[in-house]
Amino acid sequence: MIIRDLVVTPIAFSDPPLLNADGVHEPLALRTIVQLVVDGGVIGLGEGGGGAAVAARVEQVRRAVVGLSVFDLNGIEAAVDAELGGDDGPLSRRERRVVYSMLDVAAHDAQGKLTGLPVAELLGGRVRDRVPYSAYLFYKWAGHPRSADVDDAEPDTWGAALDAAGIVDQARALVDRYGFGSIKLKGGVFPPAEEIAAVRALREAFPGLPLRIDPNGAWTHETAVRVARELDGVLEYLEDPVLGIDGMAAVAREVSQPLATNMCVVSFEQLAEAFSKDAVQIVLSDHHYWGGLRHTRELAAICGHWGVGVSMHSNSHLGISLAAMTHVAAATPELTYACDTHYPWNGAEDVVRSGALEITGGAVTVPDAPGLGVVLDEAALERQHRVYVDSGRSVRDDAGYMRCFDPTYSSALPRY
Ligand SMILES: O=C([O-])[C@@H](O)[C@@H](O)[C@H](O)[C@@H](O)C(=O)[O-]
Ligand SMILES: [Mg+2]
Repeated sequence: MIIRDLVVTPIAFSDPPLLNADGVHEPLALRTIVQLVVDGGVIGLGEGGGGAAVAARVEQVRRAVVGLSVFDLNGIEAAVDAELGGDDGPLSRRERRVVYSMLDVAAHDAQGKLTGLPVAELLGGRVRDRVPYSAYLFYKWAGHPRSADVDDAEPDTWGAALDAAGIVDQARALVDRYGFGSIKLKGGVFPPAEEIAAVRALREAFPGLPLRIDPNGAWTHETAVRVARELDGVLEYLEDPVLGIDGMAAVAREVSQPLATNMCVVSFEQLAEAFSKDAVQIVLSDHHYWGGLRHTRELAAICGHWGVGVSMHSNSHLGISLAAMTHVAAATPELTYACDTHYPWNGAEDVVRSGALEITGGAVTVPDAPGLGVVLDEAALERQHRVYVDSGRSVRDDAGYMRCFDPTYSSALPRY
């Protein structure tokens, strides 16, 4: 059970032109895949955020973790933290946790393979066999433009969604294909009246499904309160209508629906302030930056004790992350909302073999195989690594990509 090596592979995969408050998704999303090689040829898999800096940081901790037991999560975390400079070093706690998170997932996968147990059992045991996910809707262009003219695009399989009708069509496609039982709309893109109209159209088209909207802090206080009041009784929760703990607390005092966040509370150090100000009623957990699976469980337990709800945030990701999210959600009693996932947007370019994870009936069945229950497709990993190298890309830049088409574009918030 001793870690003998750590293999870090930056990759890229196709991503449609999804619009958000920052700009628009570039043609390639970036991820980092880690393989923790343990005695006896066991390999634990992890996946996290992409780009050159993240990959270099994970590479940097390789020597510090080789030689440790894969069961010694405290030791691995301390070694990672020390190697990256700790509190006196150049990286924030969150940046250090992002690195540890990938190793935490890989260590859990290896532990499961060594013991013959699924990761959910290592995390305290599953409280559910199927983890529900929500349909994650985005305004989007028809396809990636071939020139500086946004209408000059070869339509992708999803097509455009630029108004309420387009959003309802997109929801219909996602619900028909995956059976989703709740819906989230990424907002902050168009003037709020248009986004309210889209939510109302969704309510009419899908009367029984819980709805959420997330403008990523694009609204002013006044706009947020007005939108919340107009959508009173329509939303399950309102996600990050404004920026900051104080901003969210001020909105929360004036609206009736619960507020959720993956922006103003992103680390343990912020919980006391956020909870004592009653700024958020739901924390969207994310093992990629809360410090892996064990710490996500701890986050959920703290939220539970404070009477704060728990749901799960997502960013562009592939199957190792979906498996990790599914196992930790299965072992988290406090998580009572369908989790977010970008998974349907990633096309067919996964680095794990298909079959282990499918979204059917709006949920993923928790794999029973040891570890995460996914198998690395080495040829696919190599292929997506090539795509990364050939792209010359090293960082996600939604605003910069938007400026290719609108040089005057500003991603400054709040916008509306
Ligand atoms: O992928 C996107 O465009 C999302 O806006 C993502 O970057 C957010 O982190 C996320 O989905 C959210 O819930 O805020
Ligand atoms: Mg969000």
